[in-house]
Amino acid sequence: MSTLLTNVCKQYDQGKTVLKNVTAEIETGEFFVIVGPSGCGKSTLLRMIAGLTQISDGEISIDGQVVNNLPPKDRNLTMVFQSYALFPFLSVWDNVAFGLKARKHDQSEVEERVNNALKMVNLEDLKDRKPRELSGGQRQRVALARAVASDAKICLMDEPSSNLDAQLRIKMRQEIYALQRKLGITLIYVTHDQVEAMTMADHIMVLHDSKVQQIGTPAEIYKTPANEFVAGFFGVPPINILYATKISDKAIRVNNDFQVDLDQTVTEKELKVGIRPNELVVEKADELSANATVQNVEFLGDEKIVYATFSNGNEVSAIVPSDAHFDMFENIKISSTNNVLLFNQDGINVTANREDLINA
Ligand SMILES: Nc1ncnc2c1ncn2[C@@H]1O[C@H](COP(=O)(O)OP(=O)(O)OP(=O)(O)O)[C@@H](O)[C@H]1O
Repeated sequence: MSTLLTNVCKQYDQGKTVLKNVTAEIETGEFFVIVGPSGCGKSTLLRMIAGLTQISDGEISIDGQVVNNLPPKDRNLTMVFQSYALFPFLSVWDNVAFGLKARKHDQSEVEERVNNALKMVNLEDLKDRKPRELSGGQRQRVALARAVASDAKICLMDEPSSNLDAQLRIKMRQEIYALQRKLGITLIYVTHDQVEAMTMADHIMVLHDSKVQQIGTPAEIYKTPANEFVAGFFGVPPINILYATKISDKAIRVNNDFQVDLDQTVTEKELKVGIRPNELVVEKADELSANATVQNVEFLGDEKIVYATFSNGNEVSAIVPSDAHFDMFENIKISSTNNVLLFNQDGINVTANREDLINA
């Protein structure tokens, strides 16, 4: 039993294709995150699952039933939007009860469910307030309580923490995660924030360019990204992408500069190499041996980020220990470990499959 998307497509009236052949299986009870840059179609996909937006082609089925033509109320799901969509003139309690009353549950059941839901999100004390008397985080929790009270098996959330400040976002994230685990519901969660995706998901769908780029666990997505886009989307600072040429079966020259000996055979003559900032090796160097110059250094506490420019102008960022000292405009020598990702000219990951990496 699961939610199945099969070749789901969306074109809006103007003919622009927003989503092309989206296929995925969302397992019952999992935390499934849809992530991608602004405008890639995340909300559209969520709204199509909800039944609020018509799909142009393909099939959506929930627990074995094709729901393409079912109205939202018959899909047994609930939705939490960016804007929370609370009724301003109703109290917290009535906001949570609204959907249940509309569905004609009897009074004692409504009371029990609403009280339980408010307890679960710690809002019992504020049940008589109006939404305007609540903070953003509290409003968010009302929306959550509504989802909890509805008893739907699938909950859809569209950037639910986007209006909150950084600290509250982290707290909210933890609460949503804990609730999802406690209730055992299927949660389909849209965000543009890669950290949110990485920290909460059982599986992540990465959308870009109207297409699914990859679906996988956070570890799979990070360690074995399908292509250059996915590699670049996850990780702060982002992965460095540099050009490389093959110099022997198992060695490449990166940026026409330093050599990396690989533990796999390379077939492409020309390729791109992805090097995470923590895999770059930065050393002090004199003018002769230097291949790069420091542009900036950021202190992060336990480590530093060195932003540098190679002699040919290409920029990279490297993570170094916080006790390593580098000055602006200092000459340095940059090389890398052999834990790199290889991409062909089209940006497709051609690194040998490293299953061992995923669970490391
Ligand atoms: N009702 C509509 N009519 C026409 N085009 C639309 C409509 N809704 C969305 N779009 C377009 O579809 C594309 C995807 O929009 P969507 O809101 O799904 O993206 P998103 O990934 O959720 O973006 P964001 O992260 O900025 O919220 C955008 O180019 C948007 O302009």
